[in-house]
Amino acid sequence: MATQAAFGWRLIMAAMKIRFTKMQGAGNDFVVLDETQGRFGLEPAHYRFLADRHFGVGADQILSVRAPTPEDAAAGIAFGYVIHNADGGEVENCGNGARCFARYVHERGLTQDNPVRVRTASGVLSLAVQPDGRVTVDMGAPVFELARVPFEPGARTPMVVGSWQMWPLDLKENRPMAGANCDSDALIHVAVLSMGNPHAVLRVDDVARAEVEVLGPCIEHHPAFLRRVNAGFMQVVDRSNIRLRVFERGAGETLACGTGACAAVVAGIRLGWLDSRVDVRTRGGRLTIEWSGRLEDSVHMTGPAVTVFEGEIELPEHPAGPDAP
Ligand SMILES: N[C@H](CCC[C@H](N)C(=O)O)C(=O)O
Repeated sequence: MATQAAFGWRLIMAAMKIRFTKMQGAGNDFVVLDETQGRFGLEPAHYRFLADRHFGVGADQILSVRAPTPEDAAAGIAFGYVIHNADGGEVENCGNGARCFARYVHERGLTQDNPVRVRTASGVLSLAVQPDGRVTVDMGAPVFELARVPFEPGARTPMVVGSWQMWPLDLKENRPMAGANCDSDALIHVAVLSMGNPHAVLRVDDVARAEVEVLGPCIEHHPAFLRRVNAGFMQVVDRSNIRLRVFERGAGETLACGTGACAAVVAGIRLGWLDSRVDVRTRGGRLTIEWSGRLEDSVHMTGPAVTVFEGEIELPEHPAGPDAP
């Protein structure tokens, strides 16, 4: 009852009904909207409402499938999509969402293309649905240029590890909106890279004991990451197996993060800990990541994507957002 009382959603305008599909990829869950015939004109507050697990449908991200531009259609790019985090912010890339997109457009007969190509905020992805229903995604090449993550090194000095580096983060430098206990004296070191979206990867001895819920927000909101960051906690089991937990930017800890799995494996390969094909065990399922180690080569990810249910929901025209407690 406390939750109900503390966070109400005041619906202040006439509602509009929309249909949606609930999907999940390794437990990372999505509300998928078909905007191929026209856009719903949703605002960030609508995405927050749809993602809300008490007052909406509940999801880590919202995936809106859209028609291609004429230029893209002429180039064989069959769709576009945009993805918003549970906090309403638009994101550049989403690996588990990409796999769910591929199954979605096939299951609804929106295309027979296989692989299917799609325009996203971080570029064009190619997705192949395998006979067993898993999906293989060409995620493009990782990005290491710090300014493109974006990460501001400032006066920090990296620690050299293998043929690469890890950056020190003083969590006490955190912005107050982290809202978590970030005054730990422990200096952590993270690998910094982008998979179209920003990632910070740290190595831990045991993911089950990692303080993801405390350190996660402190890393996400650290001022060195100019657009916040996804924080990956990686346990190296052996050179072809890791366990991973990710505190996602704009969503909190999810059961799996596809771009996070790619970022962790790429970091592990560059730091000398992993071989070129790695099984990533997440709390929601297993993802397989392959990367040659050549900086310009694409990362490939294979994993599950499942439709959970279809539904319809009334959306307020302008959700007022959660009531003050
Ligand atoms: N939270 C991420 C977006 C979703 C990524 C994740 N769900 C995936 O599967 O890659 C970000 O803000 O960059």
